[in-house]
Amino acid sequence: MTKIKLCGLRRLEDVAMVNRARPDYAGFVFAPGKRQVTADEAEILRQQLDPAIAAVGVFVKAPVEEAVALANRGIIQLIQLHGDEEEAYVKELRWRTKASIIRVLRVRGPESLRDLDRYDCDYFLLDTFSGNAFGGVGRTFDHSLLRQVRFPRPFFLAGGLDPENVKAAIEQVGPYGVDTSSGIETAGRKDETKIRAFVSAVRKEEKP
Ligand SMILES: O=C(O)c1ccccc1N[C@@H]1O[C@H](COP(=O)(O)O)[C@@H](O)[C@H]1O
Repeated sequence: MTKIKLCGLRRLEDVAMVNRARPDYAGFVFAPGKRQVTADEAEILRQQLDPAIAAVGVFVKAPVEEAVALANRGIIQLIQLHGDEEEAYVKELRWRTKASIIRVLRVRGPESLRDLDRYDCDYFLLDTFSGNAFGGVGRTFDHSLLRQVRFPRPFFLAGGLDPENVKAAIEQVGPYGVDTSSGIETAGRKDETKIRAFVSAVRKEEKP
């Protein structure tokens, strides 16, 4: 079954909606922007999140200490590196935490998808290249670029996925998981109708 990650939870209401929808992963954004949460806010949200849902921290060039502290306090179980971080950064994370690492590739063209063996990560996540915005902008990229690519690790597909386009994207790309943030929001807030529609679009007609 395709895994589901719902990202950008900020409020206790968001957590309640996500608990009801039962995705596999939920994301807290620690990068500056409209979805950013502090460590203390994330701790409260994690306490209310269903323990069966793994929490992912999303970082853009954050100090290593920040990601390590959140992981070692049990607030997040996975670290999503969304800022083209260097491999030395990952090496330090590996030394200092047991959290799984998601390496984000921001896809501009075929060159973004070369030499994937050089990355030390547990998962890849493919997102649309959006310059200095880094992520969470709700734009898709050309999925046909993935056709000939051999991924050495499981990958999540992200970037502009929503309840209407996710099923076709899964059929075309066959990812390990799908990830969305903007696509389950209305007027900048998580929307339970869209969350439910997204989850049922992914799980509908999938064989276990
Ligand atoms: O959501 C954000 O604000 C964000 C900020 C900085 C880096 C990543 C961010 N979100 C991630 O972006 C992708 C795609 O999101 P969308 O569905 O296109 O809105 C997703 O992995 C989010 O975790």
